[in-house]
Amino acid sequence: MRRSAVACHSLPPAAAAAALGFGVAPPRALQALTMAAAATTFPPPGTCLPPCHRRRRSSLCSSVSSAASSASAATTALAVEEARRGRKQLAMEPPLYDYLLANVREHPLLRDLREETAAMRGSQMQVSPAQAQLLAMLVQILGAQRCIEVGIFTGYSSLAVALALPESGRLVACERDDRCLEVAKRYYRLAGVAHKVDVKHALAVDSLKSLLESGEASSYDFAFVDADKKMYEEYFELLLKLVRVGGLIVMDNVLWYGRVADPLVSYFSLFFFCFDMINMLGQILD
Ligand SMILES: C[S@@+](CC[C@H](N)C(=O)[O-])C[C@H]1O[C@@H](n2cnc3c(N)ncnc32)[C@H](O)[C@@H]1O
Repeated sequence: MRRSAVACHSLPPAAAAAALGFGVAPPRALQALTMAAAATTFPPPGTCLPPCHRRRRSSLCSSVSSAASSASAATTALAVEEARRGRKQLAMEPPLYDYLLANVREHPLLRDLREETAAMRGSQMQVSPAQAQLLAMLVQILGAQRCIEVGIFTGYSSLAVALALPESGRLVACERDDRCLEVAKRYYRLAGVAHKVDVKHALAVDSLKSLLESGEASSYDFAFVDADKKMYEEYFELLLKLVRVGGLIVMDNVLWYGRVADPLVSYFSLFFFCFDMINMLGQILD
């Protein structure tokens, strides 16, 4: 592939963690370990049992030893599986999120914007401070001059990118909602970066196509997509044309709560697609 696609997200902390591949340790692990401990607390060999219980003891002992061995096999299998996966799961519990928040480098205006947005409908859509810092860092590492963002909302991620850009840098920011844009533009002005941000108030697909029509193919260094998921493939194709070779396209929410790996989701998508098509045909024929 000529350019990289990086998975990032704008979900609430716990969901965001899941989207990044983190998650809560499966309760099965705990169960298996508890089972093993319970099995080893059966009467130890050599315990003197009343005669009427001797027969039972031998059968108890054999069931104890088989329970213990299957539990220990389960524990071993679990350990092997954990080693294979490399313990990549980590729950984003409130203390961990607070720790990140306390240690992330967040511009005071980004903090103000986050706090103002928290009271608004859809505030969970905003990227987290740590994610915004990652985006800013990618822009700086890349030495990006020209960037695109699809899906501004109130401007948190775009403000982080605009602040990371040099004075001569430019960010084309696409958003369809004018109420969100009022907030975003106010913060661009407050932060003194309004001159770097070219807001496109329209459907993002039209804005991207018009950039191509104005001859801007292969002239962007970096793009961040965080908008309507159904359009992701189209955004990606258009951005492949707009972003130069060696540039970076970051797509948010690509793991979508793990549903990307759920085979049932594909079947249901196919079912709903057929359903929509039949409905559409029905409307045309009416
Ligand atoms: C997840 S939010 C973006 C969050 C933003 N990156 C942030 O960190 O605050 C998605 C935004 O995309 C916008 N959006 C959705 N579909 C769009 C489209 N087709 N064209 C333009 N904007 C769109 C929505 O109005 C919404 O504000």
